[in-house]
Amino acid sequence: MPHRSARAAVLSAGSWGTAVAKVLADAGTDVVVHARRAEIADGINTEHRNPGYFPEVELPSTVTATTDPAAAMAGADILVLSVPAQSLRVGLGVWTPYIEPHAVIVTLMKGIERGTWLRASQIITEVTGVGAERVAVLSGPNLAREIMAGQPAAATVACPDEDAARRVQQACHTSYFRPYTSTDVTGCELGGAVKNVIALAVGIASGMGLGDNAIAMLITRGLAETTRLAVAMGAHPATLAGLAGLGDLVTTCSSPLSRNRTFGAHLGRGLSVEEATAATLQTTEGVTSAEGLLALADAHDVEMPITDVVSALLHEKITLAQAAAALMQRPPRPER
Ligand SMILES: NC(=O)c1ccc[n+]([C@@H]2O[C@H](COP(=O)([O-])OP(=O)(O)OC[C@H]3O[C@@H](n4cnc5c(N)ncnc54)[C@H](O)[C@@H]3O)[C@@H](O)[C@H]2O)c1
Ligand SMILES: O=P(O)(O)OC[C@H](O)CO
Repeated sequence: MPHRSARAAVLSAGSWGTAVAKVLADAGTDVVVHARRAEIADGINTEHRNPGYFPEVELPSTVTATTDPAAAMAGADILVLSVPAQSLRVGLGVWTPYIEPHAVIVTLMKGIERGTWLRASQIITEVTGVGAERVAVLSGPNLAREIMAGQPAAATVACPDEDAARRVQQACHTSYFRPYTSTDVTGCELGGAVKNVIALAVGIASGMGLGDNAIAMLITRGLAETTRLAVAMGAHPATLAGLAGLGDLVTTCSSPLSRNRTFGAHLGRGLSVEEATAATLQTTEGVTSAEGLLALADAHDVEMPITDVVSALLHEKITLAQAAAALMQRPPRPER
């Protein structure tokens, strides 16, 4: 597919969908965004801004928007899906008839579906019938607000078909956004999902007033349990040391822009899960994915002590003091 003619549809116009629409347009790709709310579509078309998420940032004029998903998807070579993981299946029920037969579907989602414990790429192939070789994942240390500001960032585009991964790479490569390719879809998706839970743990520790040593311990042991799960599920260990693993873990655990870290900090300061949820207006995938990741860990006979403790806190089965004790008083063991 010649780069000049690439056309992308982005569903939908939330934080990350909007930022990726800007990246694609800055890379020379024509972009149509699907927004559920007419005022957001109108804002993008008339003011070149998304009034719901980034009213202060001007979008390229090659980004247009519509409230009609079929219109957004017509002629799209690349279909980018960016909704909360729990909304994906319902969304695909509507969107599937409009997927172009040649389109590569790119998931931006970093969550696990409740009940099925499936990753987004698995839900996409299951619901749409599209082959895995046409489903890619874009993941990495990518805080939407920084990318909207044109700050430098890198990411991984993973797809079993390397040629499809390269087409997506080309469609989103800009002076400030550097995508690498990979074939490890499982590793990229699990890296993205587990780092949200570890960021919750780091936020909790920070909210409790614990120090940088504790935070470094959570990040490092968090990477160890992420890697254990991902490798048990078929991922390559190097992926978890890369942008979609360590890279994303570091950015999410470090940044006050992270919703997951911020949600954890609310809990660490003593807010209930209900109060923290009320204080969080946007998608916080770790909260809805922790239980599913634990189910996957059980199914693959893998220990995930940090995820276990975060899940218990989210279900209000243990107190903050019990959570800290549960991690620190585990039996001594070799580091691996
Ligand atoms: N925000 C970031 O910095 C960032 C970066 C990388 C990855 N992600 C991932 O991207 C995904 C989306 O996150 P976000 O930050 O954009 O969330 P968000 O809350 O900002 O936006 C989600 C959007 O999805 C829309 N939506 C929900 N259900 C829908 C449905 N059924 N049909 C159509 N639209 C629907 C909402 O209206 C909203 O516009 C998450 O999995 C997140 O982990 C986010
Ligand atoms: O705001 P968060 O916690 O959903 O994290 C955003 C991105 O995933 C960081 O790469």
